[in-house]
Amino acid sequence: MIELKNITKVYKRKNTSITALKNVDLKIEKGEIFGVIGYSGAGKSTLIRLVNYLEKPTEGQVIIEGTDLSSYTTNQLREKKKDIGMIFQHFNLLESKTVFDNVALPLVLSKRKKQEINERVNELLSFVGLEDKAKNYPNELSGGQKQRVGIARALASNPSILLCDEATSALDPQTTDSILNLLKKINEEYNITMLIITHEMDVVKQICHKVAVMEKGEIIEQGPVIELFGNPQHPTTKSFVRTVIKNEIPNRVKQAIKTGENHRLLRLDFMNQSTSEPVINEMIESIGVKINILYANTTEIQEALLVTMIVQLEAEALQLDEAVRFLEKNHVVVKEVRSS
Ligand SMILES: Nc1ncnc2c1ncn2[C@@H]1O[C@H](COP(=O)(O)OP(=O)(O)OP(=O)(O)O)[C@@H](O)[C@H]1O
Repeated sequence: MIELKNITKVYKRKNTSITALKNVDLKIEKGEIFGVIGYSGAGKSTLIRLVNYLEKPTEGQVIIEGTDLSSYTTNQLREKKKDIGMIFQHFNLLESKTVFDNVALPLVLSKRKKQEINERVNELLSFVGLEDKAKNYPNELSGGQKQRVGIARALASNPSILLCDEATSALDPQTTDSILNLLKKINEEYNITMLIITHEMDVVKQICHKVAVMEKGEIIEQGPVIELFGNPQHPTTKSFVRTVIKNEIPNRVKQAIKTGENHRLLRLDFMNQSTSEPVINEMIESIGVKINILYANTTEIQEALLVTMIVQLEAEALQLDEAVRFLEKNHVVVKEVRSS
């Protein structure tokens, strides 16, 4: 488990100081894939460097598996760091070494026996699908293959935590998918806790269980991914969600929108159980409203479905209120939409 408690990080330079993180609280459970998303400069890299103890917090505690990192001696910390693997946007491979030697590096540095190193590296290369590339050099590999080497190297010392800093940002969408699937497989097979830093909401959608949104050094919103996608609160979170779920009313249906007290324009988000129930049908039958669906979209968020609709309801004003109450009672998130 990774816990950040009331973290503030201030960088001091001559006469200026920059607050990179402010009052950050975060808890990542064992085996969880936790995404941190934010625009450039939000503080994501600083946060990941604190977990790796490359930076010390100005205030607050970084607690890993129950121990505050500041309580370790330098030697203890060096040992503990082996329990944390890291992968990078630009892979950080040694160009002069073969794929095999790159993956072997952490084991060589830990002075493991040659036979043990051979077995472990071959096992890892086969796990990441690169058994035939052991003797190649990084410049003979594609971006996706380089990241697979980076992942194998990060797993060499059997870490319980994997930190991923923009691990797919330099890759095309198809290669990104294959790397994300590999990370998912690692999480499922080894129960490794993962902290994923990204500026792409699609990465969060595809593999994260929980997500925190950062802005100007603060966490502005956090929670389970499906809930954040279905009911974002902060404008920045909303704009990230819009990159994955388009929820604007298409121009060509705008002329169909009617106004007045007998009409309401609503955005409905159905998550989890509300996607499998005939909620709309029951609302029509029991309350007698008319519904015009102007926009609908289904997003698959790992094992869950999020259905987003923009609808126009037509009925007497009191019935419209009753319809909204009915939807909310059935776990549908209802928001009023403006037509212009
Ligand atoms: N070593 C440093 N010295 C001084 N200021 C720094 C240092 N590292 C980061 N900062 C500042 O802290 C703030 C947060 O930076 P950080 O790199 O953590 O953001 P980020 O969200 O990772 O951005 P990006 O996606 O562009 O990498 C920025 O204003 C940055 O300029």
